[in-house]
Amino acid sequence: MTTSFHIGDVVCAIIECDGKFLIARRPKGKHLARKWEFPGGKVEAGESEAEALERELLEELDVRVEIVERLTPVEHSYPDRSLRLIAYRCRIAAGVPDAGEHEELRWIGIDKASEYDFPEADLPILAEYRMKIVAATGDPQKTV
Ligand SMILES: Nc1nc2c([nH]c(=O)n2[C@@H]2O[C@H](COP(=O)(O)OP(=O)(O)OP(=O)(O)O)[C@@H](O)[C@H]2O)c(=O)[nH]1
Repeated sequence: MTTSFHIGDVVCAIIECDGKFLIARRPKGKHLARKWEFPGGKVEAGESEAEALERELLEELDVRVEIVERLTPVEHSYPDRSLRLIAYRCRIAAGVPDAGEHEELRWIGIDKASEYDFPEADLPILAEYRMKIVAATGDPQKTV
């Protein structure tokens, strides 16, 4: 039997630009290798969510962002670990995203999200995000 441990809070960013948002492909060898995700990572002890997001986005993409909105946290258990995933809608304040450790970066519209293999924990986040976009624009193909 595998034991599942709680890794704690993970923050991630839905970075919006020109009607699209940024997704990143996890590299081989990591948990959920080759899945598409939102850039981010674990909140370290003593850090706020916003501080963790700022640190992770600088480390991973070399960008600074401004936060637009916090989405509903998602508790999820994978076979080997559980976590709480907290997504923030953001805009770039400085820099151009650099793939760094990620295999690839891609800007997509919400209407294309179903074509990408996301981790299970991201699915409720994508659903909430899509509802917000539709409520704001009346159009599932646009971001605001
Ligand atoms: N960054 C990120 N992690 C996610 C997402 N969805 C999801 O289940 N996770 C999981 O959250 C956990 C933490 O992510 P991470 O591996 O990027 O965090 P990290 O950089 O702090 O960890 P590391 O130092 O072990 O590499 C991983 O188990 C990852 O699979 C997502 O959209 N973005």
